[in-house]
Amino acid sequence: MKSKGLSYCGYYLFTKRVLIVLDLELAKSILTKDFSHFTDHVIYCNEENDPLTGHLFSLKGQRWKNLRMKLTPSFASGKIKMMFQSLVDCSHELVRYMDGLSKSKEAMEVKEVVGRFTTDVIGTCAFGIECNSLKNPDSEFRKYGKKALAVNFMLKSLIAISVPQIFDVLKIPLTNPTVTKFFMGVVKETVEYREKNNIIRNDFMHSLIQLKNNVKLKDEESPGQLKSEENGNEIGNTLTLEEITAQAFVFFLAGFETSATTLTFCFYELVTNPEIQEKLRLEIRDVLEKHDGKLTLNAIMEMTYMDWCVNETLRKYPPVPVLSRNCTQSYKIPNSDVVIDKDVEVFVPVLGIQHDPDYYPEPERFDPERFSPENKTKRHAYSWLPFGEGPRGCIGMRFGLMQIKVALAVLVGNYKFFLNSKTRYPIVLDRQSLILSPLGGVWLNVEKVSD
Ligand code: HEM
Repeated sequence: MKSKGLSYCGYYLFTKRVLIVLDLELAKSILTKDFSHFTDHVIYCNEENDPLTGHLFSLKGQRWKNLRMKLTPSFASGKIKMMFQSLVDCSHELVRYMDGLSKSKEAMEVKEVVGRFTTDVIGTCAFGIECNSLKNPDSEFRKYGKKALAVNFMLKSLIAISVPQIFDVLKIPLTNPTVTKFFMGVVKETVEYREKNNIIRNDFMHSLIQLKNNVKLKDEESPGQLKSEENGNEIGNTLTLEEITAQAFVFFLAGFETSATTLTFCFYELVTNPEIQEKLRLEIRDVLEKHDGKLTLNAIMEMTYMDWCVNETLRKYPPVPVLSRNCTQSYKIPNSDVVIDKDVEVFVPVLGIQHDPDYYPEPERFDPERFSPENKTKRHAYSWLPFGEGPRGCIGMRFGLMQIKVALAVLVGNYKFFLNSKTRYPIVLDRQSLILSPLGGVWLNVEKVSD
């Protein structure tokens, strides 16, 4: 459609009208400039039937605005810095696990392994709980995390978006009730334990407990910060136990799977482009040497080639391939007579944009240099949207990038990775997965790098 010179096109999804945005300036208007017309995600939310759906990703209108304002300071750079050590602690277990594999010469499915690492990281930071899923692959968190994202949840979500009345009238919860029970129980126990023993930790759970107790979190510049005119009128009521469970739940789901898939695709590209893997390893080792071998946040920030590799992975394989917005106030498309009516669903096709040869020549080629400062400035800023954009963009971007980079630093810095024949080559995407995922996983062999 874009090659025909169109800026947008539309179709019917059953009875719903959907507009697909093809032009990047229009995407910018919808996501950022004229955000007040498109404030909601297209996703099911009914807190009465299913308390875990009352989270930041799915809340709408003023309730979302109030909550986003309250949660934004928890994701500011200062707060994320304080969680860095927890990530490094989880990475020690990853190294121990990898040492075992390199000795036994067994192949590993990389998403399973890095998924256990990201589960441990988010479990610690969002719930304050050591999940130990690297040591124990059948840990409760891993079990319920997988259950929460199982295929029937994906199918139910699609039906709930298309015909929410079925779920509302029949009072069908979207979340598996055993998952709800598990997460409710964990948060209740953690909150009670921390409050009784006066425990303060630098993690998301602590921020959530402060919000439950009506402590306003200190402001700091953060991703997707709402501008004053977009702010809710007031900070609003305190959060209930159910509301904080829903937030911890979405941090967990949004945090472990997206970061694990990004790492998986990154490893796939590194093993199929060994020269890029070697260049990245040299950078990691060089920077760490300058930092006395210590993995610090500053050291990670100095790894620019790593940043380009991660950006290029997110370009080729955005975990969330389409951004959605519901038109909440009718909107006239600039320089046209077309009006987008209220309740029309608007989709921004991130995967399509990021594979458009007009922005990325030879889009199937993995080329981290596309993200060098010179090359980046040549492109429209909205040609790279893996974290979305505007006030509704990903609140966890800094945290997600940090855990991806810590894993890359400890793994690529210390081990060499090779493609195992069990991996489908070229990669095939799993059609049953809501987020972009490789069918059959990515299998690798590991060898320790000698010092
Ligand atoms: C590679 C890692 C990640 C990717 C690619 C990613 C991607 C996204 C995308 C595309 C959106 C929708 C943005 C939009 O509609 O404009 C989003 C929203 C969100 N993400 Fe992430 N995310 C990642 C990591 C995380 C992490 C680590 C957390 C939490 C700890 C998180 C929490 C959220 C939340 C709560 C929202 C909803 C924001 C709102 O509606 O106000 N994400 N993410």
